[in-house]
Amino acid sequence: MSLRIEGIAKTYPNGVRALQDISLSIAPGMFGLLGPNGAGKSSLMRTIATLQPPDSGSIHFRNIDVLKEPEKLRAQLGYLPQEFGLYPNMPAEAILDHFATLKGVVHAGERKELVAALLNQVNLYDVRKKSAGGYSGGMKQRLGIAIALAGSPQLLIVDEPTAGLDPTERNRFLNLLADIGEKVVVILSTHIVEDVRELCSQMAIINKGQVIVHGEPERIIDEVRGRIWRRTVPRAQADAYKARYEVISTRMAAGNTVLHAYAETDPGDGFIAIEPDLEDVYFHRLAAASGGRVPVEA
Ligand SMILES: Nc1ncnc2c1ncn2[C@@H]1O[C@H](COP(=O)(O)OP(=O)(O)OP(=O)(O)O)[C@@H](O)[C@H]1O
Repeated sequence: MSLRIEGIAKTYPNGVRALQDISLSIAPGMFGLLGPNGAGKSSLMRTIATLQPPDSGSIHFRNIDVLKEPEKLRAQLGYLPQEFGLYPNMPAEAILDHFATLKGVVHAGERKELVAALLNQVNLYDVRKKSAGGYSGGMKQRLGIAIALAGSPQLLIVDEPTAGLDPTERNRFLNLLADIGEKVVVILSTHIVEDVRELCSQMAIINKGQVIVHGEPERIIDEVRGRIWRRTVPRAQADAYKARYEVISTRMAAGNTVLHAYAETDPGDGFIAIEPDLEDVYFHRLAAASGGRVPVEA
């Protein structure tokens, strides 16, 4: 395993237990970290990125003891936080040149080549002379990735990168990550289930600071195959169904409510068996972790 996280716990000074005994093994490739708002994803990402110490536990990346040798990890790390500032009046080319210098690429010719390669990789070469302040959300995220890649990291952490991107930009960004994920360990934190299904070979779901699912998306979906049922009902009847069945998610469709329910055997009553997707697992496991039903308007 490339990254081993063992027994990580963190309680903030205000008493919030953001991480409770988190253990994960992460192999090379794309790893998706899913969880609802406030689950602890960013706290875990910041801890791995050596930006905040945990109260207990250990983290190893290859042969680096991350908590004891943070500077060694930082030399191999690219980190795209959930929110980051760019110099709005500087063109992308100059920003990248600046970060490449900070990463120790001191030779001007070498730096020029690196900056051009990064701009091409994230598809910003044609707009390299334009100020970053005028970029769209997707362009800014791609510039953020280029900055994170400037030091040729072996571990890339991206925290909710697709939030707020339109579908085209989201796709473009995910394809870029998939390319990067062929060479380095990429941890993608998100609450968008499809991002993980489409991209990641390994994943975990965390909830209230705990890992509730860990494994390969396909294997995880296998666990609920044959147990997810769908029924479309008039909106007014939805609550009655929620009371009677283990409804894991609800969605509006043309004025009706489409219910997805979990049941070991055919519940009858007009429900039909459906091929489960990762979202079904996600809602089912979150509901189970909360000790009951969580009827979600998806
Ligand atoms: N610096 C902090 N001080 C105090 N509490 C914090 C701090 N950072 C996060 N928290 C709390 O810790 C919990 C986990 O937050 P975190 O940001 O790690 O979750 P998340 O899964 O990334 O959520 P989101 O998807 O909303 O970004 C939340 O209850 C949050 O309010």
